[in-house]
Formats: sequence, structure tokens, C-alpha cells
Amino acid sequence: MEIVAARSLQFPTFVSSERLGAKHGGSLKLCPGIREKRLQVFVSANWQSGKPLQSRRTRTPLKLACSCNNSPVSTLEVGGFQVSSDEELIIKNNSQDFEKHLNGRCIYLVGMMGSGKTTVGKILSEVLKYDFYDCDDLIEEEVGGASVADIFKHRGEGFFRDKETGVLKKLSVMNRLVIATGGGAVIRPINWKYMHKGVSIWLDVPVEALAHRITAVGTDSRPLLHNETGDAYTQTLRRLSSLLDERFEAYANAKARVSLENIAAKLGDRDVLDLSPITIAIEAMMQVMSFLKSRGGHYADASR
Ligand SMILES: Nc1ncnc2c1ncn2[C@@H]1O[C@H](COP(=O)(O)OP(=O)(O)O)[C@@H](O)[C@H]1O
Ligand SMILES: O=C(O)C1=C[C@@H](OP(=O)(O)O)[C@@H](O)[C@H](O)C1
Repeated sequence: MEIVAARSLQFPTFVSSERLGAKHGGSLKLCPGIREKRLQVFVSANWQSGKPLQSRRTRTPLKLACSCNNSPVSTLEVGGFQVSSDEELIIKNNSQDFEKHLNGRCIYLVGMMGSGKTTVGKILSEVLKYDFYDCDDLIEEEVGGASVADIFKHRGEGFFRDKETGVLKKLSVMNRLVIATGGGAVIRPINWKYMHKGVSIWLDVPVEALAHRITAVGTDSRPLLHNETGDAYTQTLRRLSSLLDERFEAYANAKARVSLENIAAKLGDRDVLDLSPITIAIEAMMQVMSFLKSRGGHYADASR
């Protein structure tokens, strides 16, 4: 819907803030509504409070939102991502149930590097009003602020894995947390003993999509992806593929699985790379609820 609208709109190349009325510290609504059949389109731009424009030709990103038949545009943002009206409805209708079924249990996100554990985890923590923790950050704190890459380089992978187990042990006695684990946390069986205190979700993302995302941000912070030859994408793809072969069964220990290929197929053969973190978080919420409902109270009693 947004694409259709964007294609059909004609923006003036430059707009004047005086004429359109910039609001300090708020967003600027260029038009109250532009009608195209029954589609209402709102365009807004973020304006920096109180700052005079440096030049007449200032670039500012535009936000486009659409509504159909005058139903309200979703203004909800979760984890920094804009939520569509459909998604807003799903989140609103299910978040209480989600929280109730979890009953304070922690969520552990597992999956390969770049699978979105941090991104999706932050969204789930906002929906649940849980705190969010990233295991890599906690390990870095324990080691006096050294980066994961430096820990691997100077202390070795074994040292890092011991710290990872220690962090998971500490987290396992806590409640109401969403935890993004490191991609390799699944390889030690003892870590599963800790993660099974809560509910684990495997973000199952095709390696090509992982390599695409990771190449976009670089591999500096991910030491296990170094030492390959070829261009950045090919190196990353090759290393991720062999890691996934080694770890596939370990990821499958998770209580809920969120397959991006399945979501894309359900949405009518969408490209996996086009799935937004919100869409993926919603699927995660549904998979967790379905797991917890299938276990009834039994899982709760056995796991706490
Ligand atoms: N659904 C998504 N669509 C596009 N990019 C994503 C998506 N999820 C995550 N990313 C991007 O991929 C990269 C890795 O995501 P991140 O959440 O850090 O993964 P992980 O914690 O599993 O290593 C980040 O740059 C993030 O912005
Ligand atoms: O897959 C792995 O073994 C690792 C994944 C990394 O975390 P992310 O999955 O958050 O990148 C980090 O823990 C470390 O580089 C090892």
C-alpha cells in the first residue's frame, strides 16, 4: 500500500518550513491528508527543535503512513520500528495473553549471528514490559569492558564460552527478562539446562539472508567469521554455512522455532529479506503462546 502511494505522490523538490508550519520538537505534517481513492496518505518529517535551518536546501527524511477508509493510522513504534495498523491490532489483542502465559518466565533468543536476536528481543521486551539483556554485553562487562573480538583474540574461545555459561547461570534464576544469547550459546548442553528455565526461541534465518545482513554491517565484532578468503559476502556465507551445519541440531532444542522461510511463505511468497523485525517478533509471540498452550500448566511446574 505504501509503495503504491509513494509512486503516485508528487512532492515539491524543496519545501519551506514557514509555509508549512514547522512544530518545534515535533513532527511536521505537510498535508492534513492527500486523498487517492479511499487511501489517505500522511507525510511527516522530523524537525530538530528550535534549530534554525542551516541552509535553504536542507534534506530531511520523510515518513509516509497510510490509512484505508479513514481508519486511524498506526502511530505505534516498538523497539524503534513503526508498526502497521494490522500489526498494532495483533500486538494489542495478544500481548496480555502472551504475558499471562509466560507468567514471568524469561525468554531466551537463540540463533545464528545476525539472525536478529537483539533486534527482535528488544521488541519482545517492550511488548512484555520485560527488561532486555544481551549476553555478549554482559560478558564484555564481566571482562572489564573488553570487546567480544578482543576476548577471543587475547583469552581464546574457551575462556569466552566459560564466561557465557557463567552469565547464563546467573540469568537463569531471574524473572521477566528477554535475553539475546550469543550465536554459539547452544553448543554446550549445560547452557540448555539454564535456558530451559525460561522459554527459548530459535530465530531460523536462511544463511544467505544472514550473510547479507552481516556483510552490510561488517564482521569486525564477530571474530568467528574472520580468516576466510574471497569477497566479504562469500567469506561470510561460507563460514556461516559450516557453523550452521555444526549447530543445527543444537538450535532445534529451542521450545519455539521462528522460521523466516515459513513466515515469507505464509505471507504469499515474500522475500525473506523484506520481513520486518515487527513481523518476526509477532510470529515469535505466536509460536511461544502456541508452545505454552500445548503444555498447559505442566511446563510451568516442571521448569521453575
Ligand atoms: N528483520 C530484519 N530485517 C532487516 N535487517 C535486520 C532484521 N533483523 C535484524 N536486522 C539487522 O541485522 C543485523 C544483525 O541483527 P542483530 O539483531 O544484531 O542480530 P543478532 O543479535 O542475532 O546477532 C543488524 O544490523 C540488524 O539491524
Ligand atoms: O556464533 C557465535 O559463536 C558467536 C556469536 C556472537 O554473538 P551474536 O550471535 O550476537 O553475533 C558472539 O557471541 C561471539 O562472536 C560468538
